[in-house]
Amino acid sequence: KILLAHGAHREGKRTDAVMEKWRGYGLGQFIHWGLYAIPGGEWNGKQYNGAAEWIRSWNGIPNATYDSLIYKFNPTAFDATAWAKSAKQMGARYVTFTTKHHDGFCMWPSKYSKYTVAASPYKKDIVKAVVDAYDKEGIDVILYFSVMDWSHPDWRYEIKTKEDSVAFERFKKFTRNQLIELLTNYPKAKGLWFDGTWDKSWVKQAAFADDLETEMRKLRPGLIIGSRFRADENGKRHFDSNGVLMGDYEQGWERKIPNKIEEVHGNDWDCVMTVPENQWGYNKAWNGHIKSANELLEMTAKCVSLGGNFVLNFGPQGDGAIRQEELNLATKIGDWMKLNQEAIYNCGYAGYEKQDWGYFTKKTGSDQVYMVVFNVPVSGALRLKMPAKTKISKAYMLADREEKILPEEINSNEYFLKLKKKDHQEPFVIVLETGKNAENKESIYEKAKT
Ligand SMILES: Cc1ccc([C@@H]2N[C@@H](C)[C@@H](O)[C@H]2O)cc1
Repeated sequence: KILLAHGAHREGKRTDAVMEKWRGYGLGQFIHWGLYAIPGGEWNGKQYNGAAEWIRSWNGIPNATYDSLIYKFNPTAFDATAWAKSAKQMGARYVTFTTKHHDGFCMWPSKYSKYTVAASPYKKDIVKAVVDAYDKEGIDVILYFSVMDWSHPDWRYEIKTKEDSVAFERFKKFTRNQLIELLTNYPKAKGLWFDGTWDKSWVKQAAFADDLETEMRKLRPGLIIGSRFRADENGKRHFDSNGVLMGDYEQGWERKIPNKIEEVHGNDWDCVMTVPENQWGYNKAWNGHIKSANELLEMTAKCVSLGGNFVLNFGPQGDGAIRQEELNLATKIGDWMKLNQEAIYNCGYAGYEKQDWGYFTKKTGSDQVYMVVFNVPVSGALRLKMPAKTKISKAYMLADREEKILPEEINSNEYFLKLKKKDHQEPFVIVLETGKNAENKESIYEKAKT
């Protein structure tokens, strides 16, 4: 092990109650909302073909023109309670909200910047409205914060000159001030979700960022910070020079999901996902593949089956209303979650091998195992491979506990589960009550001699 002053300060999962709760969330909501929602991915009739929340970086709109959008920001349809209720019915148990994206516009009246909601026609504190509304619905709030701030005169991508260094020292103070301000103004926030931390300028600040993380954790005990916040003194990010995860959970699963348990290295993690291929802020034209509710439910089950959470992104419009397509997805997901949330909440990796019909999840702290089924074979019977010495004492449909399923043992530790209904249009859950084989009865199936 290399001796590190600014590497990971803890190895292995956090065991405190706040993190235990985070681990069991299962499903979350991301919200990207800011000035970029006003152009919605186009300007002067031309489409920006990047991610809509990056439009300020496009040469199709001058920076000053973009920044003057502050005078147009007056979201009359913004209703944080409506957002929170929609998230509640969807079954989200936490929300990550953009306080400041790369453009630098602050959705709270920061004392350290003029470029905030306070200077817009809207005037009011949007972060406070969101924190209070979601908290009232019992949904925990995580605050997204971009270190990279394109509008700040002291932001640098890298430190090349003495002037850069003097400017960036001011930028570091500004960043610390805003973070302490956020933690002080919104004490109900459970965590910070950092972004915009990959540039050389910030990667070089191992000591500063380490001290800042320590200061924030002291100010807000239990605070949850992911692996994207800071680099170690060798510039290593997410995992320090000894390969140990930085922060409390792995924050690299952005628009991608692990396929096997080995990829998560025994850490906590969540996956943040867009509905289109790559749009976080509101984009008028939703081009390309738009994920369906069933696809998003499969991603949710896949994440939970590998011990993580799935966080689905919404990009409200410039007027503050959530677009109908996203509301429809929230409703469909919520309808399914109402029936099947037991297989998602406070569940994790079951330790069984992946099977064709879908995903195993296991209730944390119990032997209860769930089969979240997406693929029913043409035979109508699910082939189930269990680990040796694990017997199935009961199997039934979660949505209709009276519908018992009799496993037919077809080989050692292999069963057919015959389904009453074959044409399922939606994923469904089978509950398996398992136990260790009391007797180690030899299976009636003889292995072939080859
Ligand atoms: C290359 C790249 C940089 C930043 C991002 C930001 N991270 C996501 C969570 C969004 O905020 C996106 O703008 C995406 C891709």
